[in-house]
Amino acid sequence: MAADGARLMAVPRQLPNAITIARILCAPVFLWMLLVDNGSDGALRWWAAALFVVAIATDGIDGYIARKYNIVTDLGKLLDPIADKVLTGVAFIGLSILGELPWWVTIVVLVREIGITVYRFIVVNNHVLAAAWMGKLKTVAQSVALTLALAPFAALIGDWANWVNIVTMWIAVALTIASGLDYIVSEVRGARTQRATGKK
Ligand SMILES: O=P(O)(O)OC[C@H](O)CO
Repeated sequence: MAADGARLMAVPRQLPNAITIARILCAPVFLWMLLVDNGSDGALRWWAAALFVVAIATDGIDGYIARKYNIVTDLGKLLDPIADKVLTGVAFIGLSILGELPWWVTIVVLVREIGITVYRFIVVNNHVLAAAWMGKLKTVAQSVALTLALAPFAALIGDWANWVNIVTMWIAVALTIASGLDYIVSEVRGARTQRATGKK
């Protein structure tokens, strides 16, 4: 008991949210590095890729601390999933600004991510639209594809790195669309079942 109390006192209540906000603030910094580098393979491009990897890889640390020390807040529940989408969304936008990724890819991804997030908030008082396994896989696929696209590996290991980038990006985009459709289908089915059973 005393040990628990000491642990609770040792962790500031706002630490998880501070970590989440720090992750979100990495987004404009790595976008700036990316754009200043302007598509060259310079050191800033590697720093931009490294910052993206650190920010995206620390997903879960904030939530883990909040749960472990029982300091989960509504703000944290709101901010945590948004942090991932800000990081990946900014990376997609940066690559399109540089002309390294077609704008239609970025627009399709943003429409899916913003659409599902907004829908999740709209229905929150009715039911929780939990992250599905395909959505989680999509986030991993996007993170891998963006890391490979941001880090100029082709300068180190040759052109075949570009082919790996293209294949991983296609997989990420396909999973982004498929997981979005998966949510829509499950919501439509759920609504039909509710109507059929008369449940609210
Ligand atoms: O399917 P989404 O957009 O809710 O994303 C899933 C989460 O990123 C999983 O952590």
